[in-house]
Amino acid sequence: MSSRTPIMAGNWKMNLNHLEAISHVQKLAFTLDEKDYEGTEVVVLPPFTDLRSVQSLVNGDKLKIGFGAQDISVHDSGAYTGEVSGPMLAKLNCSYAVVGHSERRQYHGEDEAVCNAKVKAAFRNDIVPILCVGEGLDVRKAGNQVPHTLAQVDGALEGVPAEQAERLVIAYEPVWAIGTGEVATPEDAQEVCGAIRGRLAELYGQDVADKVRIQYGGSVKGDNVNAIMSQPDVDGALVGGASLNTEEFARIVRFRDQ
Ligand SMILES: O=C(CO)COP(=O)(O)O
Repeated sequence: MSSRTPIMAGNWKMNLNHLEAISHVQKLAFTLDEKDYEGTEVVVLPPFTDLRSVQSLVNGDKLKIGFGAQDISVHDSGAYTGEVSGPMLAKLNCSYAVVGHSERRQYHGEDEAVCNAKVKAAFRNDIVPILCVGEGLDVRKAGNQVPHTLAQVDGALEGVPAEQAERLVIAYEPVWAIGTGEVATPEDAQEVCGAIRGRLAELYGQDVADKVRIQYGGSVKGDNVNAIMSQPDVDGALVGGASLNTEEFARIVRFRDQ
């Protein structure tokens, strides 16, 4: 039995303005009971423009919902128009920052070097990166999902020391399962999540590998979450579409009851 606390994180992507964000988090807080937070970490990842509102609500009402950003600059300050830095996110009490989401890789050309610099920027500011990795359909069809994903892990973690790496969250998100309704089978998820943990053990030793939480992401819903979470190396879910529906996200948080 693993001692890792499951982490259910809602990546809202580019949805919900700051007023909608307040209403959404309030509704989530009303929907979840005290016991839902026992043994499960609940996190929301709103757009940058919502973070101050979410922070005020969460901190003001002492909600047990964690929050973080969907991206982070590689720089801490300076002439980088449009970027948002780690110190700015840390000042907003962000616990997490997503790094290397496939949509950033695809639409903004983020490569391993950028992901590596963002992982380091997050840790430098005491923010835990949620490092996203995973293969596209062509790689999956060729059967190369494991080496492809492990190369992404290697690249993003280059030069990251063990004492930081043990706090990491890694999200295995096969690109072909994102927003498509086509969820990976529990065995597909376990194959790659297990391989990621194996690589972490090679890089940092088994103790560190056993502490890192590895999420699955890609069309997670209330109906499929339990089977995926039953896999030994899956420690949570990174949820897109279903996190915009409070009832559905609450079902995912209550994965043990589904
Ligand atoms: O990309 C995802 C989360 O980061 C997954 O999105 P969906 O849950 O909408 O497939």
